[in-house]
Amino acid sequence: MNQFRVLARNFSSSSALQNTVKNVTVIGGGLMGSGIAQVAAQAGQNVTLVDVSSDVLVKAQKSIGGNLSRVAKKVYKDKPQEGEKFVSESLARIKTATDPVQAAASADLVVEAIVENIGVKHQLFQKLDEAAPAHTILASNTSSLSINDIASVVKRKDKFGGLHFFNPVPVMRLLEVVRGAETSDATYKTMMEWGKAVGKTCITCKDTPGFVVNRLLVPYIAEAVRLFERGDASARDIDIAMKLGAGYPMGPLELADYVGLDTTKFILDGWHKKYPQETLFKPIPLVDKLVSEGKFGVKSGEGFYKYEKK
Ligand SMILES: CCCCCCCCCCCCCC(=O)CC(=O)SCCNC(=O)CCNC(=O)[C@H](O)C(C)(C)COP(=O)(O)OP(=O)(O)OC[C@H]1O[C@@H](n2cnc3c(N)ncnc32)[C@H](O)[C@@H]1OP(=O)(O)O
Ligand SMILES: NC(=O)C1=CN([C@@H]2O[C@H](COP(=O)(O)OP(=O)(O)OC[C@H]3O[C@@H](n4cnc5c(N)ncnc54)[C@H](O)[C@@H]3O)[C@@H](O)[C@H]2O)C=CC1
Repeated sequence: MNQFRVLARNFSSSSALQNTVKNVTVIGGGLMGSGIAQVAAQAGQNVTLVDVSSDVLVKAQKSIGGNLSRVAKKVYKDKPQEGEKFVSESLARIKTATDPVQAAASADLVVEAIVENIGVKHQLFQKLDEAAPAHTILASNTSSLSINDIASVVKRKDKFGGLHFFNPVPVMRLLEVVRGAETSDATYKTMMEWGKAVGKTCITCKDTPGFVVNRLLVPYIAEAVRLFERGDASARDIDIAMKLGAGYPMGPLELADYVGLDTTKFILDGWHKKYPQETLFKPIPLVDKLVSEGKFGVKSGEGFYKYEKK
């Protein structure tokens, strides 16, 4: 299916959304933020991508350019000139910045995709709440933190919610839209419409740990790592087993490397702190060791497996 033409049509035909969300600021230019910026720009929106590191922003622009070209090759395979136009116009819609306060001042929607740490997210949202216009919706792409906990530091709790994307964002079709206790009906409706406009199938979940996907995925990956740690099977055999025996596109250890072991450790540690009696969330010494050695998975060149550095 020509997914990206469908995206453009969705956006232009949703006049209600066009009135509310034209300018999107994405904070965090790593794995997720770069993907979120890409899908918003593909859908015709003006995007400002923010990161504390200008090196990360340079890398993000490069990776977005490469991923847009992959899309163009498929969608415009018989029309290379249209493909080039699609890539250059989408890229031109993405500005980059290092100051979140300035970037929030012109945003209709801010999507936060920075490190999975409640203290760091609180610091950021406090600033954003002060800097953004009154109508701006603030949203977090958190994997595992509570939307109500994150929203506790902002005044506009009615205009706060969860927009949880999946990695790789341009390919994975799901968006979990999460309402906090005080998210208004209007904010929820705009988040659902925006998700659809950027080409995602939206599902709704209450503000419960891990929402739907990660409540199921985290115990699965954690158990796979424990299986490997006990020496019950090799990493390769565990991954082959789940691909060929359960039909998953990636095995659990490959997926942990793909998500990032630093992020998976943040998730597990956060849940262990919150639910200390839950054995499923107990720390995994092997993961702690890999992370302490800077082995974060694909992004650092080594995790459970070794990768060529990009
Ligand atoms: C370790 C400690 C344990 C503690 C427990 C904690 C565990 C925590 C786990 C949860 C973490 C939280 C993460 C989260 O919040 C939610 C998630 O995102 S979970 C991850 C969800 N994602 C997946 O499950 C991915 C599964 N994998 C796949 O679907 C495929 O393998 C993948 C699409 C990634 C790659 O496919 P593959 O066939 O192997 O490779 P190709 O390179 O051929 O790509 C296929 C196809 O897709 C296109 N493509 C790939 N990437 C991009 C991109 N970035 N942009 C655009 N297009 C892309 C590519 O061009 C191919 O297209 P074709 O048309 O087929 O040519
Ligand atoms: N990795 C994954 O598969 C998924 C991650 N998530 C969530 O998305 C968020 C981001 O995860 P990733 O993109 O994987 O992380 P990442 O580590 O790839 O990127 C995070 C980026 O945020 C930047 N950053 C940190 N503090 C900042 C600040 N105060 N202001 C601006 N930029 C800042 C960092 O420089 C880094 O580039 C996390 O909350 C994570 O739980 C959600 C779905 C999937």
